Amino acid sequence: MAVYTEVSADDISAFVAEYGLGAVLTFKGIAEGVENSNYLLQTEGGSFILTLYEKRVKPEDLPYFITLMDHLAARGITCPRPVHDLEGVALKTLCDRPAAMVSFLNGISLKRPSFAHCGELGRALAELHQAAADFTGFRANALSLEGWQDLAAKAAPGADSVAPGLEQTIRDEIAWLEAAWPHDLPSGVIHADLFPDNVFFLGEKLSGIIDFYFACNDALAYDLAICINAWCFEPDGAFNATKARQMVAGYQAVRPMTAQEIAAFPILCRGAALRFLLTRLYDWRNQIDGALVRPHNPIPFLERLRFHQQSLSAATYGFDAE
Ligand SMILES: Nc1ncnc2c1ncn2[C@@H]1O[C@H](COP(=O)(O)OP(=O)(O)OP(=O)(O)O)[C@@H](O)[C@H]1O
Ligand SMILES: N[C@@H](CCO)C(=O)O
Repeated sequence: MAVYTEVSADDISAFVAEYGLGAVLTFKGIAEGVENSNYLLQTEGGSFILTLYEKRVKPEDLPYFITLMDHLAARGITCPRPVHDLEGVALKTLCDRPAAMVSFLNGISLKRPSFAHCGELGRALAELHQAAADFTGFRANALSLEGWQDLAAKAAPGADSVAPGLEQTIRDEIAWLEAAWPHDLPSGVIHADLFPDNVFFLGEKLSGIIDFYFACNDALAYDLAICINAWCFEPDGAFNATKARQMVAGYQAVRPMTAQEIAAFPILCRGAALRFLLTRLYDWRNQIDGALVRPHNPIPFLERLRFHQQSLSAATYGFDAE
C-alpha cells in the first residue's frame, strides 16, 4: 500500500479549510501507486485526490507538473485539475511534504485494453500533444539517451544475474541508439509514462489521464512509441499488430505525423523499450527491505526490445507503407 505519510484528521481538516470546500466527509489512503502518498478525499464541495509528494519527485519540478495540468484541463483534456486555495495557491505543504489537491476523475484503468481502447488512447495522446503546444514551461527529459547511459552505469553491471547476456545487450543497444537516435523531430510536452494504469475508461470512452510526474519536453513521436510498448504487447509477450494499427490511426486522425517521425518510429520504439528496461532493472536490483511495493519485472521490456531490434520498418507498427 503506497501511503508513506499518514495524515491526521486534524491536519486534513485544517488543510481543506484553506480551500473553502466545506467540511471533510471521508478521507482514505489509496493503495495503488508507487511514487507518492495519495488520498481520496470527499468534502461538502466534491471529491478530490490529495497527493503528498515523496522523495522521487523533485520539488523543483512540481511547478511544471501543476501548471501543465492546469493548462491541459483548461483546454478540455480530461486530466486532474489542480484545485487552488482561497489565495489562488495550488502547490502547498502538508506534513512537511509538498502537497496538492486535484479533481477526482471517474472511470477505471484496464488490465486488458481492447483494440478500441488502443484507438481511443492514440487519439487522446495526440489531443494532449496539441493542447500542450502553447504551454510555455520546459522540463528536459532526464530519462532520454544521456539519462540511459547514467542509469546503465548503475543498473547494468552484474545484470546477467537477471538474464544471461543482459549487460552486453544493454551496452550494445545504447551504442546503437547513440548512433541512430533522431534529434530534430517535432517536439513538445510529452506524458512519458502513459501506461494503462494511468488511463481511465468508462466503457470504451477514455475518461481520464493521470500521473503527469514524468512529463517533460521531448519528441512527440517518442510518447507514441512509449504507448506502443505499454499497450500493444500481450501478457505472453506477443506483439499485437492490430492494437498498434488502431493506436497509430487514432493518433494520426488528430495529428498526422511527418515522414521523418514515421521513418524514425522503429528507433523510438527501441529507445522506449530500453528506457523501461533500465528503470525496472535498477528498481529490481535495488529493492529496499520492507518496501511497500514490489518493483515491476524488467524482463518483458527486454523481450519488447528484442522484438523491436528485429523489426526495422514503420509498417510493423501500423503505418501505411510508403
Ligand atoms: N485524479 C484522480 N482521479 C481518480 N483517481 C486517481 C486520480 N489520481 C490518482 N488516482 C488514483 O490513485 C492511484 C495512484 O495514482 P498515481 O498513479 O498518480 O500514483 P503514483 O504514486 O504517482 O504512482 P505511479 O507513478 O507508480 O503510478 C491511481 O491508480 C488511481 O487509482
Ligand atoms: N510505468 C512504469 C512505472 C513508473 O511509473 C513502468 O511500468 O515501469
